[in-house]
Amino acid sequence: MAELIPTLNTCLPKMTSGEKRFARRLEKLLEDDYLCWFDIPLGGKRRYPDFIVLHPARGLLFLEVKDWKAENLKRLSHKQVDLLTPTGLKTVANPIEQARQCCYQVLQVLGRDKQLQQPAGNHTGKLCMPYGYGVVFANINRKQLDDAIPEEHRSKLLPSHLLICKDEMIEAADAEDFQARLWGMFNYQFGAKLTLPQIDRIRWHLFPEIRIDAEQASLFPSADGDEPEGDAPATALAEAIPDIVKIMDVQQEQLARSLGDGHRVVHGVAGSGKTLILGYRCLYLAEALNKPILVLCFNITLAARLRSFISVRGIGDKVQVYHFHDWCGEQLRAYHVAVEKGEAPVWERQVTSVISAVERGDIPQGQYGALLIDEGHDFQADWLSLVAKMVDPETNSLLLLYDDAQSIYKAKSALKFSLASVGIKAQGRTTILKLNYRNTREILNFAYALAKDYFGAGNSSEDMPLIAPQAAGNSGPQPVVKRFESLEAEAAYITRCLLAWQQRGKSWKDIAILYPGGTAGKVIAAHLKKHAIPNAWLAASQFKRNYNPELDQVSILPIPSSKGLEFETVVVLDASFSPVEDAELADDIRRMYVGLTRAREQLMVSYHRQTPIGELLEGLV
Ligand SMILES: Nc1ncnc2c1ncn2[C@@H]1O[C@H](COP(=O)(O)OP(=O)(O)OP(=O)(O)O)[C@@H](O)[C@H]1O
Repeated sequence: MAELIPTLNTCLPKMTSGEKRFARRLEKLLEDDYLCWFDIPLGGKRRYPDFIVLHPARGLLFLEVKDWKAENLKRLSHKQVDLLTPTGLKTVANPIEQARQCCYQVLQVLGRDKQLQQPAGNHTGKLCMPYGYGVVFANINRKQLDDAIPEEHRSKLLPSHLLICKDEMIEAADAEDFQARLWGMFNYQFGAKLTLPQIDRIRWHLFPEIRIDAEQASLFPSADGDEPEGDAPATALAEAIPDIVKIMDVQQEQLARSLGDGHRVVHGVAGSGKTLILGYRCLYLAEALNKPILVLCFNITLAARLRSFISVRGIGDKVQVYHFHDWCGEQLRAYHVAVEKGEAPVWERQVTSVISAVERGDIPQGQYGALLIDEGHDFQADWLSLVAKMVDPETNSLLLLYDDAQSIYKAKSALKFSLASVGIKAQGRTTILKLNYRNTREILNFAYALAKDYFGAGNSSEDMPLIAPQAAGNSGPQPVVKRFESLEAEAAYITRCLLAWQQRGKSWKDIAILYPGGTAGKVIAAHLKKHAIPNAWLAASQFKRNYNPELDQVSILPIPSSKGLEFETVVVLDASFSPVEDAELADDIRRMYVGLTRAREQLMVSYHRQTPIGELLEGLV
């Protein structure tokens, strides 16, 4: 079964009946290795081919689908068709010409990419894969078409090999015949099978909005409308082409494009692109909704990182990003509600005050067009119940992202309740992402080897089985574990390493020093200061709030504050320390897993205390 992006269910509401039928045939009559896209603007331009079909061996095909009736076709030219519609006679583009223009526009772009050119032979430098275009007449049988248009016109204006007619796409159509029709639309067949990196490159060129790292192009075309035929390609497509491209994988793309309205839950392992999908979704929603969009997470530093992501993309006026407790404070301020008195810490009382104020109607429900929750695993049941009420029932757009393996605050949360009990409809709406892209294989294997036996420790719930991550990243150096006599000795060694790494060209901002808790942050900050190494010690809330990943300084963070962040190099200091008295080993391990999985390429762990977690770390190298 071919993969249709977005999913058929997402597309159905905006499809014509002919498009629906054709989409079902594509899904059913093509094999798993076909990718089909429906109605996606190409390269940020307002050119929507109805369908694009890509097959590694067959190539790339652009299709227009028309629900026209034979008797309504009145006059035909190369460029135009006069069509009788319920509102009178209309002149529209000849669909063959529409599909052809789409196809050639894309070919211009793909053809400039050296890695998509033929490396040798008579056609060196030409595009390495076949391509074609055609039209689907979902309501006209072949004979009706033949009868309606004289042969001499048809062969020039609607060549029969470029068409699929109603009777050739019936439910009982034979897969081989159907495919033969599709591939009959190609003028040539040549070239070797496309490799996976080549397929990624094709997607990278076609859909700039799902690129990673490089400036993601807007999800939407400019307001200027179509560019005339033959114009230079959109800027997004004309830029320099990198040797290695990074793009969402097909599952991520499918998910991002299919989120639609209603509640959705994404259960993804560490580094599987949850935050990436959240970012894509924000861009989409900012364009589609008038009401404000709320992004919530638990961690103050992650909120700062997300805020910087949102503001760089120019959607800060539509998307509000808060960590949960900050948002509660804002609500109380905005609606002039006093914090309840009591013994509990103020941040807890702020939460209960908001809950009561919403119940009383002093703070309105349904304030936001959409709600996106990152780090859902750290939210308690009553927090989720509260924020779920904040979504406008008309859009009902709620996205919850979580990874139970990273639940550090297990005692209170770890989603041990069912999502239904807090008003989140997860059943049949949950997607699981298993591939970890962030860490090298070595780092992921190291972190997983430490944590795998402890993940399950009483921590999964009915909605959320724990998931083993699969490595999708590159290979890199083995993590290093070092034991020292004291915290001072650890800090002195790490400082020497930092200076040496910087000498070799590493930027300060690529490095983070993480620690489980206690005094390690203070000690290392003093060492860095002594050696004039720029750093930001992000332990206190006011510093976390202002965290700016772009500043060239080493980040020093307690592990819990590093959730959701990532760095090229991570050093975990005082790793065998357990900050919570009488903590279960599973809790320490889970915290350590979060810290280790923040490292993209290089990981060093240092410790001096003889504790169970120290022994486990020692045993890993
Ligand atoms: N398909 C992909 N190809 C290459 N890199 C990817 C892909 N998907 C995600 N990444 C990269 O992997 C890293 C992790 O992504 P992200 O921060 O979105 O993951 P996450 O699921 O939110 O992680 P965590 O829960 O651990 O914070 C980022 O650097 C992101 O750019």
